[in-house]
Amino acid sequence: MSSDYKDKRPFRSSGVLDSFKHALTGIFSAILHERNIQIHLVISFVVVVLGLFFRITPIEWILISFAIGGVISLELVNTAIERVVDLVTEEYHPLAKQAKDIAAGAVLIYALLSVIVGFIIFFPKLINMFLL
Ligand SMILES: Nc1ncnc2c1ncn2[C@@H]1O[C@H](COP(=O)(O)OP(=O)(O)OP(=O)(O)O)[C@@H](O)[C@H]1O
Repeated sequence: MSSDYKDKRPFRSSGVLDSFKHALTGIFSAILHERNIQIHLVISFVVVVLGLFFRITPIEWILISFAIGGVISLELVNTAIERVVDLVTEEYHPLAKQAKDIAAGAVLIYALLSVIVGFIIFFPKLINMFLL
């Protein structure tokens, strides 16, 4: 697509700062309206508190950061796909169902990976604390 397309759009961002503002607006709007993102944020808060409590290593913080950031980012993309599908049709459509289910599947896979990472990091520490 040529840059002419971008120049003709009525709602284009006027600069980097403007794009940043739009991204923040999107994040806050999703946090306000999406229950799943609110749940992810609460779980993330608990994980960060656990990380501070157990004084996890820098490598463990990096893994946890990718787990938390990845799930929330994917949930934002999933929400965006849901919005676009709802914009295109309010009727039942097998492609609408596929689009939403596949996007939800992407979140599920990353969330399961994050649970495994959290388990590997925290399970031995919790066992040590309670059993030793
Ligand atoms: N237009 C549609 N046509 C066919 N199936 C749909 C349509 N809209 C939604 N669905 C089906 O209903 C499910 C729930 O849709 P919904 O839009 O409520 O998203 P959701 O999965 O509840 O997302 P979230 O819980 O993240 O808000 C979808 O995963 C999909 O299987």
